[in-house]
Amino acid sequence: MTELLTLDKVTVRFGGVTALDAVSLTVHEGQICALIGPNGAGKTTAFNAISRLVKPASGRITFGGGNLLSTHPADLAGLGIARTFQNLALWPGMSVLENVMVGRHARGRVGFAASVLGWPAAREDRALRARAYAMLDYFEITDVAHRECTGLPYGTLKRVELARALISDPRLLLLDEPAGGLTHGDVRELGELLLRLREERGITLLLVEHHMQFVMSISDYVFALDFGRNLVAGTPAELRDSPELVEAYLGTPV
Ligand SMILES: Nc1ncnc2c1ncn2[C@@H]1O[C@H](COP(=O)(O)OP(=O)(O)OP(=O)(O)O)[C@@H](O)[C@H]1O
Repeated sequence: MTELLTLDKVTVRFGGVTALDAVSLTVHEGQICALIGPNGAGKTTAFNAISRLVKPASGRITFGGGNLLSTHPADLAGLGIARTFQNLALWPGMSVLENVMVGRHARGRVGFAASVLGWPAAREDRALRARAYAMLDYFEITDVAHRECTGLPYGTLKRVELARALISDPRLLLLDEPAGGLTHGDVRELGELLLRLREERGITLLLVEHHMQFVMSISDYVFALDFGRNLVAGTPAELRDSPELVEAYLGTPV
């Protein structure tokens, strides 16, 4: 298996707080991996370091063999990394279609404003719209293409966010708590959707998630953090009875 993303002894500090303390992990191409751990374990900080939103004090992050830490955050989409956020980061006043089109903007040449306002109907703009519609179709949300995001059901908004992340054709998709706030049925559908994405599009997924049943049902490999450090790592089967994990979650069965 080819290594796609590697964190090698990554340390991130916020003033006196060491949010990540020499954390290492490797995600291979085509895998679905999860980052788990109790609140404050450092999961989001790890995501933010990979997304270049926070700067590690030390350590290396490589993606596809290249040094990710020398990449500008704005160039991540071009490199093949997309992410979703813990709290949906959609533009409430814009339509679903426009929100999805934003995701491709980083890779296109036509200005986004020109594009959504329908200025010179460049070929690229038409292609972008067609692509956005295709993403909506994939996620079965074409019926709300022209609705504003405000007021749409949470499960639908999560799909919009996924469509927006995927329109840039990423090799790696980072999902921050994709199952958070979803109903039981929505979580099951999301699991099927992510497995299908990997199967049909060969996308590698790394997710931060608290929903243990969900994590264990879709992940190939799981990394657990605690207090900013690597705690345990393994397949769901290997971790199911991990005493370290049970203890980290204060006795909550996983
Ligand atoms: N911007 C920041 N400034 C100061 N401290 C921060 C900042 N971001 C995170 N921290 C601290 O770093 C540690 C790790 O936080 P992080 O949000 O990465 O954990 P997490 O595992 O994602 O938690 P949760 O599951 O609650 O989202 C915590 O102690 C947190 O308070």
